[in-house]
Amino acid sequence: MSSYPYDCLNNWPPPIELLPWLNAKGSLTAMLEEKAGQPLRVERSFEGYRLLTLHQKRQLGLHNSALNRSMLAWVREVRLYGNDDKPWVQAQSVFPLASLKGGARRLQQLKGIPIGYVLFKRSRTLPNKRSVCLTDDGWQRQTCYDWYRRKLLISETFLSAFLSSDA
Ligand SMILES: C=C(O[C@@H]1C=C(C(=O)O)C=C[C@H]1O)C(=O)O
Repeated sequence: MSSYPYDCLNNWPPPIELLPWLNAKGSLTAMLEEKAGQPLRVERSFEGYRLLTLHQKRQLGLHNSALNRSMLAWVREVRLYGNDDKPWVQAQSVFPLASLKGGARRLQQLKGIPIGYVLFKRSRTLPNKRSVCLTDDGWQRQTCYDWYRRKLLISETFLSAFLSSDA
């Protein structure tokens, strides 16, 4: 079950039209493609290894000595386009190396394929913990997914073009 603690209460509430998106339990890719009426276009701005930050380690549920250990992750930063020339969502996905075992290694070779196609291939929802906050770029949801016992951290920011799109 996803708990749903709103962070940044001082910016509360998000716009009502965003709530179904911030609170979506299944694949955001599927929802965006339905709204766009066409496949999502994924524009990658970064893919590579980075050290996990302390905040990311905590979001991934690490405790005590693990918090003080340097840990590498595979990071992917993208912009997601629906059916116009401005991006609708800016996303960062963080895969701790421990989560990239076996078949999960393909998450490093997705190129323009949305992660959602892989993550939600076999189940419409995944156990997760989620928080929501307002950032300089827009309302953001940060979700720690449990994907068959592999932890993945995905943050998605809904950009102004998404709110103004009439799709
Ligand atoms: C996690 C999902 O995949 C989406 C696709 C992403 C990508 O391709 O990098 C990143 C974040 C998500 O919005 C999803 O569909 O829910």
